[in-house]
Amino acid sequence: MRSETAVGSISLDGVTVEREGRAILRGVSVELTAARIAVIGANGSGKSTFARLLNGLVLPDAGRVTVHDLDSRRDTKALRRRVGFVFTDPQSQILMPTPAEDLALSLRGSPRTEIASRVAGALAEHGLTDRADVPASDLSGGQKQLLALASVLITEPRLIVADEPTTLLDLRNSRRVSDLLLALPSQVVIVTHDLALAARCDHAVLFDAGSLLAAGTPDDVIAEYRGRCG
Ligand SMILES: Nc1ncnc2c1ncn2[C@@H]1O[C@H](COP(=O)(O)OP(=O)(O)OP(=O)(O)O)[C@@H](O)[C@H]1O
Repeated sequence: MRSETAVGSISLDGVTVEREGRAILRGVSVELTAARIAVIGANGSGKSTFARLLNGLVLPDAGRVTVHDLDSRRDTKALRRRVGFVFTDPQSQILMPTPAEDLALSLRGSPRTEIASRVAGALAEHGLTDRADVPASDLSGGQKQLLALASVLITEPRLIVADEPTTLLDLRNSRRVSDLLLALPSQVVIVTHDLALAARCDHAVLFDAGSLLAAGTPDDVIAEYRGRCG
């Protein structure tokens, strides 16, 4: 059973993001207060750009992004600490030679015994115990994705933004990661092409060519998306 989630408000007000002279997100306004939010839409529609706005990795060229009362432009550092971001490409997130060291790095500053027990717990939770001390470069793509996710979850951020967290995973691990994300006590935003995963969220948003096309219950938003895809 899922424990109570401490949700906060995620608000975009007239947000435009431009790259190379064109708007890749255009006038997006939305307020999200659900615990588990799915972000869906076609390739290149702006989902990752939206996700990156939520931790200040991308700043708006116009408009305003406010996450849990933090303004992304004014409070960028605090926002990066508040929001755990899981990248599609796990390689960019693995910083240490082995999984155990990588997880320990996320907890730097904590007492040594606490680090050891939390790292062991995280390795077990993600099925990586027997990979703890192998070179991270020897992990499979899916194992790297699990490690990248574990290294974010271990810090227990209040908001987790996961950009296609199941793309590299087999059926079993995909199910495991989906179950895990949906059961977290943190608020989660999940960018995904997996409509079964989106359907299990509390709320969904649909992007199309840089615009926010729909927001509402996952069933309604998925129906809108399917309708548009013919
Ligand atoms: N730094 C950048 N410079 C130029 N164009 C960019 C940049 N970042 C994103 N884009 C373009 O913006 C559009 C939206 O990209 P984005 O990655 O947000 O889409 P997406 O919906 O996440 O796509 P996918 O499902 O394929 O991952 C794409 O056309 C992409 O090429």
